[in-house]
Amino acid sequence: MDLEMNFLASLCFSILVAICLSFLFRNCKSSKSKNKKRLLPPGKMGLPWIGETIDFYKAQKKNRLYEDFILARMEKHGSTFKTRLMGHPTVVVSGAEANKFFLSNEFKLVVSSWPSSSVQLMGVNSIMEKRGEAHRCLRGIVATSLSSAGMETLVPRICTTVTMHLDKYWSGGEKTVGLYGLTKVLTFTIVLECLLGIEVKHGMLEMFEKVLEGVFAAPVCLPGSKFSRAKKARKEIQKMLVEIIRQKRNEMMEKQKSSCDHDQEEEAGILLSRFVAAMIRGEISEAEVADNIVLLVFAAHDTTSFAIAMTFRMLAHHPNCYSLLHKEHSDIMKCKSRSDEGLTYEDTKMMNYTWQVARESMRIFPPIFGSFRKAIQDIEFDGYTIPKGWKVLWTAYGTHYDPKHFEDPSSFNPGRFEEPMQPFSYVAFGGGPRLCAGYQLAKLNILVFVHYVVTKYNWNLQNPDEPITVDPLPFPSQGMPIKISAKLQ
Ligand code: HEM
Repeated sequence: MDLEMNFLASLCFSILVAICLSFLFRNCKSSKSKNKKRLLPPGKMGLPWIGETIDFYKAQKKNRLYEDFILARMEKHGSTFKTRLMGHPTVVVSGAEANKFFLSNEFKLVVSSWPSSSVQLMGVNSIMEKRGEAHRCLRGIVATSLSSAGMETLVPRICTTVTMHLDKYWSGGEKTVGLYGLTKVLTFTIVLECLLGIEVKHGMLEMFEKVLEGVFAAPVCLPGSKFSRAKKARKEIQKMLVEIIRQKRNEMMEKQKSSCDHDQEEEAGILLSRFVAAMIRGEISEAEVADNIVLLVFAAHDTTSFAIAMTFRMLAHHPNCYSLLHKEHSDIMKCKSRSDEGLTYEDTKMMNYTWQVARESMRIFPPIFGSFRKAIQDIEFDGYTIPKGWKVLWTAYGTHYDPKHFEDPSSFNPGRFEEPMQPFSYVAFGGGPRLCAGYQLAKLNILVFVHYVVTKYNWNLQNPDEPITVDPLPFPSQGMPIKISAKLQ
């Protein structure tokens, strides 16, 4: 009996101890996980509201944002650190894993986050503000115009635009022109006329440029401010675009009525027709068409022009690469029966080395530094918590200058693109659901322009080491003067 009692007592005691231990263990685990959950990335938040914004802008102005702001903090805190920029708590992340995590989790964990001035000027209906189904629908329309079938029809149009541009601005014996400014004129014409099918009229570029100047300005509408000038120009553009869109809709409806085939196909590659066709079908609104035309001009303008300028800068610095690139274009010309015969889509596929040169130039000088996302829920990353509502800044430099991904990263080596590279290490065009929708057009624009310049002109950059200014997109500070003279054919 005593034995039985002792046994029962020790059983009860063991159960009690087990319950207490498991309770303690659970509590300890949950408080540990609570602590773990609350572990914010290291870094300084700086002054109230301003945070470290002044240091950020100072470094950006000197085109040393990566070296002076990001790298300096990465050395202290590691590749994930917190700061406060323009009033927002922000986590800066670097590396291919970070790019992959944040870019491919768009809509699930983060959403792209643009400054209020950009949203107001591009319009709330632009693709950059869209999520889910609305985003997929707009991307689908843009992507069809930039599909292989669209490309086949785009190449001859781009060739005609480039040759007309060169005849207009580059002819007339030996002279010096501003390469960067002229490529902006060209890119604008290619987007409006070749991609969208809208004729460029006098004063249009200036109107669009006024808007673009305000995209990153402080959103204050004081008279004479960059932002108020941009808003005024945006209103004029809106009026002009609405007229163009309605005229296109009327034309298409007329055609539809007179045609037995009610499913008339839009002209291949002409994006305006595709936008308007989707509008007629009730899939998108007039406001969406107008906002996305403005967005496409913005997305293409400074980026493509800067990429072209940096390609020429690198070619000027590396004569051996220039010889290889020149041979690629001479070989294409040798297969033509006439010297003025245009390029085909197939020809552009032969420009592998040229595209390597352009990509390597964009690796060293990314036209887009990186961009902001906003956490739509608490995010666990790299052992830290990024609270819901915080911003995340991913950067192209974080991998483009990392020897882990690009051996001897400061050297110019286009041949490195022959080897496959780790996904999300080369991110000049971003990645994930918001990967650049104009990648193919930018590529064609660059290849065709380089082709005509190197086959038709002798050229010399006047200052191959011209400083790059950033405001907030990078550009050559003197507009890249280039001395040109037509080659004897
Ligand atoms: C060298 C030239 C270009 C570069 C380096 C470039 C780079 C980029 C990058 C990095 C993004 C992603 C931004 C983010 O994730 O926040 C992007 C998005 C985008 N780009 Fe480009 N871009 C170029 C040219 C163009 C052109 C020519 C067009 C069209 C005419 C275009 C249209 C777009 C659009 C519509 C998006 C937004 C996509 C979306 O939100 O789904 N881009 N671009």
